[in-house]
Amino acid sequence: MTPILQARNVTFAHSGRQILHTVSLDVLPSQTLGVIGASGSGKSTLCRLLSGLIPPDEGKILYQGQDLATASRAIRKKIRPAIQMIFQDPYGALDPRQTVREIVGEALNPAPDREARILAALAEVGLSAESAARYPKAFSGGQRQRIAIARTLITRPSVIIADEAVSALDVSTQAIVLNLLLDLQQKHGLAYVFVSHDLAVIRHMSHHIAVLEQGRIVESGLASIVLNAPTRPETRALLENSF
Ligand SMILES: Nc1ncnc2c1ncn2[C@@H]1O[C@H](COP(=O)(O)OP(=O)(O)OP(=O)(O)O)[C@@H](O)[C@H]1O
Repeated sequence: MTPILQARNVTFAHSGRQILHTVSLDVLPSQTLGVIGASGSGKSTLCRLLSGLIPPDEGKILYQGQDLATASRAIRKKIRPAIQMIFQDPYGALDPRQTVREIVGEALNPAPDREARILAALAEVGLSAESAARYPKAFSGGQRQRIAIARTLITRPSVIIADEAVSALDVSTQAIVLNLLLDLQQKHGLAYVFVSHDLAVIRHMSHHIAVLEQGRIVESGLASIVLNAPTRPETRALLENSF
């Protein structure tokens, strides 16, 4: 299967400190790559690089084979909506002064079908049409994460990068949001990069796993193999510490 998103020998430093070292990985269409690693191992930085928010110092991020850094403006304009991110904090991620309609429709230009697309995106995440006129403060944490998901869906993305996307939610709400994400993956053939410190969540979501240790991928492969029969001591330590 041809990867939809790739990192090739990506390095990244911040304030003179090397945060990622020659990281390479493939994200396959319709599949989830779970990324695990200790705190500070570089998971969030990797997410920001993969989504094109920051450029690598060396190496490439490729979307459908196109290098994000050297693609023409026109190609970048096409790629930008295709890679979306969801963050941990469903409270901080939504502007409290905007209605849900404004938040979800933010990326859409004025168009005759704008309202229909907003309502369709809300329906896809299980929110009613009445939700559109309300403000984020009227919603629970799980509902706010649904609004954030609706905002990503509206651009019809191919890849969603979820950085600890359910970590702030209680366990039963987490399950509901994870199952919504699985349904959306099936329906739209979405690829996910899923970062979580919670291995039960990673196990539930991932087809493949990459293990980050101090900015290096030390092990990667099928989730069933990496999580059940890890070959590297770093992976075994992560798995042991999580139970
Ligand atoms: N903008 C920044 N300013 C300062 N340090 C940064 C910045 N971005 C990343 N770092 C540093 O880079 C390292 C990797 O951070 P990153 O947030 O990517 O790791 P992480 O694996 O996501 O950690 P956590 O699980 O704790 O969120 C950390 O040591 C962090 O302090």
